[in-house]
Amino acid sequence: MIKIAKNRVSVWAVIGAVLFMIGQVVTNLYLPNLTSDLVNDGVAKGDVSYIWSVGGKMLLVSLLAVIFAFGNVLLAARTSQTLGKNLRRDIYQKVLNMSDDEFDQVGTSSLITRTTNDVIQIQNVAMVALRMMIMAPITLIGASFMAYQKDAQLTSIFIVVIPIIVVFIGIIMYFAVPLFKAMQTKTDKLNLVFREGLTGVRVIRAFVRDNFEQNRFDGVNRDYTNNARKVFSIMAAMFPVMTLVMSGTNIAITWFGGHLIANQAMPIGNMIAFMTYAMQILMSFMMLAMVFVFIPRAQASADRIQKVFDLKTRILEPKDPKKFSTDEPAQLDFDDVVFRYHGAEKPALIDVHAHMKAGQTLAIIGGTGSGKSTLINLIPRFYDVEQGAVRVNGLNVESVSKHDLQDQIALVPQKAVLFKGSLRDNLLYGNAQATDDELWHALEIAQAADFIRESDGLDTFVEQGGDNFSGGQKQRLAIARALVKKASVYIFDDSFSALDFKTDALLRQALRQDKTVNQAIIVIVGQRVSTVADADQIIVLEDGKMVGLGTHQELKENNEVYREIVDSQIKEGSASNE
Ligand SMILES: Nc1ncnc2c1ncn2[C@@H]1O[C@H](COP(=O)(O)OP(=O)(O)OP(=O)(O)O)[C@@H](O)[C@H]1O
Repeated sequence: MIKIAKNRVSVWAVIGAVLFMIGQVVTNLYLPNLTSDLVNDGVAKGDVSYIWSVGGKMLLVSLLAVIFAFGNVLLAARTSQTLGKNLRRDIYQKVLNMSDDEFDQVGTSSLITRTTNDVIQIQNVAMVALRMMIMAPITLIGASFMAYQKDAQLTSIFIVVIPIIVVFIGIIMYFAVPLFKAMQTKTDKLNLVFREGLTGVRVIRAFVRDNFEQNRFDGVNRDYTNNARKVFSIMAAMFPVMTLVMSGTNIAITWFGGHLIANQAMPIGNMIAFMTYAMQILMSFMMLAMVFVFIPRAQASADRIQKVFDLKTRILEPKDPKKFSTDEPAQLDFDDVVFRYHGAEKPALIDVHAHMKAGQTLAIIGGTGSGKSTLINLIPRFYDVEQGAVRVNGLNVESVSKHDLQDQIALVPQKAVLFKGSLRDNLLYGNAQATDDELWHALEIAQAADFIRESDGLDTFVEQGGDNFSGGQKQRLAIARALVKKASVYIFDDSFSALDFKTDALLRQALRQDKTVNQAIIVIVGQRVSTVADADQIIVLEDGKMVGLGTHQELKENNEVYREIVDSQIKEGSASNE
């Protein structure tokens, strides 16, 4: 937990909170002492002026206690909120830099729980640490000393009371701590099922699995609630038992103190002060119990967050990054690339090679799971090759900074992602400096201008996930966004399969006619032969192996696998025409 807080809170705020708390405890300890003076030397002797002077002092000390408490709460709250803010910032930053591989190790739902619920646990415990954790031990020592000062004989009551409390708190901790720790993983499960239900709501309805999903959610919800109920039932026992112990202690003090007063062995003011100190001692134990229960849960949260920070980024920045030369023409090379997913037995790509120049189009075709997306993911360095090299504009992608590399690449992923906001904001994502004319130009090439013009133009509102557009429209907008960016390599990962044949053809034609794109390299992953047929080079993948490289004509003549794909699509076409 200390590791998590380190460098994320102001040391001065922590020191300030501690000092204020010490001030608060000292004033709290001094007040009962003044009360006993007031009773012994003022009330008992009828000395009104003494009562006024001690009363005034008490008022002043109380005022000081309030100021110290206020200062402490203010700084503790600031510190815990700043800690939470910085943790959320750092987790988000880490997540943005994660490779897909690392992302899968934690999972989206768990990452959300860690950024929200786990951070809140740490925030809470930081607050508790800067208040109760400081207050309890100082009060315990101070109040014990002061009580002993007031009457040494009466302190023997604690020989009976304290072991009772310690045993009781021990029992509570034994049962509550594991349950408290389990709360976080149960929250994770709850979020996971809830999130899956939300994202898959259409599939659930289509398969009429509402009841099944409801039961699944009820299961995890019940599990979470039962755990929480148990924890809070155990904790609920703490307050009545502590109240009972406090009342018992008060009765014992009054009983034994009464005898001492009757025997004139102790002034009455001392007994009143002693009672207050006894309560402070017992309250300190209660605070310590709370601290000991809270800390393990927060520690579990801290470990979960630290695990995210400790995930090793396998995609490392080069020590001495090279720079792309601005006047170099675009170039893309796959030099005998071999790639394997982390922990996978066999490589996902074997000996892939291709060399593309400015203005050329490279297409990648193959069955599902043949490695097409994997290959293009190597260009922006989402993963690193095991053997061989990927070069952009003549430089190995591992020798330039990730930022510079990704700046050269415009990618349209297989699943189009749009952000909530205006269409203009979405398009400017590719290039914040682009003018409206440039945005419209990109929309024209992407064959999206017509339906956007019919809507609210660049101000068209995009709902979360682009849900107010059809699959094909979403794809075209994602293509337009990529085109707004001036890049050396434009990658379209199966982006044309959601388009009808005519739009697909028009789009690819418009792409080649654009003077910026014409200077770049286009990489198209496609399922349809018609999409890839015009490409300068086509890579044919089968089970991760490159089984063909050439133009459509060459492959049709010499490549078995490609011919099979062509034939199957001709049959499919004629079957659908029948
Ligand atoms: N993150 C991953 N971790 C481990 N294996 C993966 C991962 N992503 C893909 N694979 C595996 O790598 C192989 C190639 O997957 P890839 O997504 O590149 O295929 P694809 O040709 O693009 O398929 P599709 O046309 O269906 O999108 C598959 O066997 C897949 O199971």
